[in-house]
Amino acid sequence: MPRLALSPEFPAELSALAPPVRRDVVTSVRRFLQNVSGAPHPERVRGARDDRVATLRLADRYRGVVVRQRDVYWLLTVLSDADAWSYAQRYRFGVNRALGVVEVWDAAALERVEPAIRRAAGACTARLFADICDTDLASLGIDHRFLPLLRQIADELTLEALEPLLPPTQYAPLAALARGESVAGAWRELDLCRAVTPAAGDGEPTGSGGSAEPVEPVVDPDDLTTALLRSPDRAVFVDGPRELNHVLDAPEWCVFLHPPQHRLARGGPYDRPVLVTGGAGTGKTLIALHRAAHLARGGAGQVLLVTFSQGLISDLSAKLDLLIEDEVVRKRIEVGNVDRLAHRIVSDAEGRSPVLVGAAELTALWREAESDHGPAFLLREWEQVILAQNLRTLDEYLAVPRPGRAVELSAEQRADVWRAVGHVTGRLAERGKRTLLQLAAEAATLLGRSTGDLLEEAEPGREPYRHIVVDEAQDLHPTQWRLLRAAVPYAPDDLFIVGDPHQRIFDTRVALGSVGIDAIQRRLQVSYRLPQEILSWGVRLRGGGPADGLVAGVQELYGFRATRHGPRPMVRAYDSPEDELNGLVTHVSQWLEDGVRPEEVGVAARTAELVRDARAALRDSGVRVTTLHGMKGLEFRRAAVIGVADGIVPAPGSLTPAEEDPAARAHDLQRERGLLYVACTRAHELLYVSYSGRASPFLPT
Ligand SMILES: Nc1ncnc2c1ncn2[C@@H]1O[C@H](COP(=O)(O)OP(=O)(O)OP(=O)(O)O)[C@@H](O)[C@H]1O
Repeated sequence: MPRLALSPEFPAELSALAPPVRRDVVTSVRRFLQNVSGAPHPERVRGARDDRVATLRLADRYRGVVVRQRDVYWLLTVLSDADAWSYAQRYRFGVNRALGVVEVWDAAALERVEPAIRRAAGACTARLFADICDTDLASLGIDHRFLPLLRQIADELTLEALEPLLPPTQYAPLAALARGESVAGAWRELDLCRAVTPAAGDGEPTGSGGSAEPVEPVVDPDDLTTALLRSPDRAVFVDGPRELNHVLDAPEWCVFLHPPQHRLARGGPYDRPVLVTGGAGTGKTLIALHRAAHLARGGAGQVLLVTFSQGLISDLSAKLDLLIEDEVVRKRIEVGNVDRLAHRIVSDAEGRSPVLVGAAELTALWREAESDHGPAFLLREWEQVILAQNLRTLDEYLAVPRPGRAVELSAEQRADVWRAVGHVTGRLAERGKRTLLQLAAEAATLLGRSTGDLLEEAEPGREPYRHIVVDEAQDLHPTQWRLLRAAVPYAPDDLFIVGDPHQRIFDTRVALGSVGIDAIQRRLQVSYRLPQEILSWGVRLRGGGPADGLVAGVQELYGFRATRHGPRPMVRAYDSPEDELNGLVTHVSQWLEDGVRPEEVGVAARTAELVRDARAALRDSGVRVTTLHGMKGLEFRRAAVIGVADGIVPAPGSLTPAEEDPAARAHDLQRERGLLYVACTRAHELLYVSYSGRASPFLPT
């Protein structure tokens, strides 16, 4: 029986074929896999640069291209006869000597550019890699067949021009050396291309975040099967028709993970909590989903996948349904948010649903307290200082620092605040009402009574969870973190957290260490969603320096990059709000005429009023119109952000007056910037931004 591995291009090319051809191709692949009569035979390709390359006739005038070694077939693509033959002649395939992963070389293109590189080299004496000896290059896995050409490269620009023709495992260490990094630095770059080796088993130390160092693979360059198993971004083995259908039908992200994603999602067990940070579109949510699935497959107990909003709960649940075929495994994962968890714990303990206080009633209570400070100040002080640090007594409150609060408070003033808080919490208790944060604090206290270190039970109950995976972690309040910490026993693989401090849209700046979560940190640098043009523009928009929160200290956006190019964001100025709405309608209608599906379009604005107007203007179009907050965690092919005008973004009502607290105002401004940045980083193809009147001060000039 042949063993079949598929590359990610194969399902992508297949879906572009006409339905009858597609059907024939799938039937042929199924026959091939099962080795039954009518199965296609490998046919050698004249002029192929790699003699292991063959084609399979999969439909009338369509062929698959395979790399064959003994009974293993790596099915790369499906193309019309002529295209398949030229594809088969163009590439050669190898195994990286350092990492043992497969490499695809655009051999024909390299041969074409070689004379030009040699000519350029003849005109100067400089050589980019003159100081690096062959042994060092070999230790970095540089292919010996590439060495003669490599030695001719005179400058960094020439190397950059070669990037599309080289395997990433060759380019990454060379680019690092060219930037002046040491061999060790180049090795670190190369190491990012390493995934977890399935043959090693998930429990084996992999260097992916657990306590152990990477285990150097023993590389046999002639062993294609092991190399394919080590390359989850390039190949997946299918054992039967069911698996074949899953790979062909599921979205690419379900099946093919990039090496850094694979290492994080499948690595471990991690003896400490793991925190993965990364910019917009680096795949954090995908990693969280794959990690939850991996833990559920492990079967140690129930997994809670935490996200932010109700909408994202449905979104992630639907994605898990796509990712996990086995119902038993799927049922081990619950998707929820912290508010829901707190609500359930308190309801279960009290035997009835807790009643929440509304914003207006709460403001009235703060007024009633007759403090020297206004309701907004008191609420922030209560949430960001008192609840955040879990302060129980006035003495504790008098003694603590108040991070993020610039206005100094004297002991008397603190006593006044404490009295006001006492008044409000007392009244709430009388009325049997609570805020969401109070609910979370109570739930944490309730759980704290019943959980300790790892439960020894053979069948752990639903609560506490055995694993908690947290997405959109940047917006959780310390009280909510305490609840999550209390909801999972201290054990390997207890907490796996992903987030982006630059996308924070609420007032929570918490370093995990301060809430008892001593996490191993990993950082993702490559956005797979954004083209470089939207990414660079977004980074300039986000500006304002680094972000704090989640990690100790601050994180820069430095090093955040994209893998592809696309159009620059379109920024349009209009004379009036009416013109702006008309402009929106014109653009969105054009996109739909271009063939973009309505669900692939997202439109956002800062105010509810603008959202209402845009919805009315775009009624019946089927596109999604939401607030900037509502864009969190979503992804569209094309996105429009309207009303990015002075006086709307930042929203004046959401800014603390400078005279009340300048530091709070600075934080508010940064939060508003973050909000716009989130909305402007949702599109993977095209971003349209508009305003009427004066542009928002946040827009890059
Ligand atoms: N392995 C992959 N295969 C296919 N597509 C991928 C892969 N990884 C990332 N992507 C693309 O990048 C997009 C972004 O992934 P994801 O939503 O997980 O990023 P994120 O870091 O959570 O983003 P954000 O923080 O902006 O919400 C995916 O929807 C997908 O289009």
